Amino acid sequence: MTQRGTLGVAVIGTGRMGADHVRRIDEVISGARVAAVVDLDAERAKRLADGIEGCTAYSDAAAAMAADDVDAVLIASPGPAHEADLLTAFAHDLPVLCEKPLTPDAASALRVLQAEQKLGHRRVQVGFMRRYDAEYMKLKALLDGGSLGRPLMLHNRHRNASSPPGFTSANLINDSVVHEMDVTRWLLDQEITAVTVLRPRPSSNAPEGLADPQFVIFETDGGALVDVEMNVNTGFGYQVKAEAVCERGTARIGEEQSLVTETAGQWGGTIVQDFTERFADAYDREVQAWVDATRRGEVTGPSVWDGYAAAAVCEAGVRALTEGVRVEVEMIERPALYR
Ligand SMILES: NC(=O)C1=CN([C@@H]2O[C@H](COP(=O)(O)OP(=O)(O)OC[C@H]3O[C@@H](n4cnc5c(N)ncnc54)[C@H](O)[C@@H]3O)[C@@H](O)[C@H]2O)C=CC1
Ligand SMILES: O=C1[C@@H](O)[C@H](O)[C@@H](O)[C@H](O)[C@H]1O
Repeated sequence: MTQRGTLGVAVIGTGRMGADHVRRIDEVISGARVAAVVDLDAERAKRLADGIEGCTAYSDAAAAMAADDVDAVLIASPGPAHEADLLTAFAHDLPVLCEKPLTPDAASALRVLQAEQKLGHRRVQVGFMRRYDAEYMKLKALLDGGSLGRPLMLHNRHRNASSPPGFTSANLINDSVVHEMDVTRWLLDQEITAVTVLRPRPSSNAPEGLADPQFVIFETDGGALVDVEMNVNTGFGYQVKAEAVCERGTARIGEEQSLVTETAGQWGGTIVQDFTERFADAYDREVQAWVDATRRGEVTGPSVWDGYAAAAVCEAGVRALTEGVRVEVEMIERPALYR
């Protein structure tokens, strides 16, 4: 670590999320600085690095991870590139914050899990940022406190204003519902055992051929039922809502009633347009928690096990979507490192 214990971070992938994390580390987070930025698009990396003192631009992640001033890595490249970068980070024994998904499929996630086990200690926090969102944290504390009794059902609504170019029907599961897979496992402290995906008629807002929306159902090993309305072309904005139905009551988050105006014979509020706005505080808290834990020599938050479990549920989800049947999740036993 350099500059009196300041963590030198290499940010790999400087697209939408990576550039936002670079800004966050540079301007918001304490105890860390952006030592390197990496992008296959060398011009893009250079433009970002030029605006930050002491930051070097790379187009090769391995070269950045070998640099003396790099103490930790934030991976924000597309999912298929994560495995190679995680394995290189392990070779240098560097702490990692890896954006979701850990990797795009269960087999590659398992390889990462096995490599971390070989290392003998946890090195990775996975970027499931909802665990750092103030509302989700309150819901988790309430459920853990037990005052509502055992959770029986969890209803989720996950809506995006529009889907990015090239977004596929499987991406609704892998890219979007993956967050509900993680919050379900985390909130209920249960594993997801089976997935069913039902499809209403496609929205006319959606690009031709995209199965959007989807209605996804999880069964859990604790006997809970969970549903997710996944809807990525609402046209009107971004919404993430959840309602836990428990034996002695219910709890809801994502109601967006922080500011309600009444004027000219109408009342109402505004709807945010995307995740960078809705989860801005959660991303800040997530990255700060990673920096703080890393500086203490600890690894906290969603683990490689959580990334692997989500990948296994995604795989079942994509099969359930394409084959139109209920699919059981196949997972290995949880290794001792993650208990
Ligand atoms: N936690 C969250 O809410 C969100 C997480 N994500 C995740 O963040 C990651 C990045 O997503 P976006 O920023 O939306 O993608 P993006 O497409 O905007 O940016 C990706 C960047 O990575 C670069 N890149 C591609 N392959 C690379 C490689 N091998 N090495 C270095 N750079 C490489 C590209 O040139 C591009 O600049 C993904 O894993 C995605 O799932 C994305 C959106 C929200
Ligand atoms: O991770 C994310 C995106 O990749 C995904 O496409 C969105 O649906 C999610 O809400 C966002 O958090």
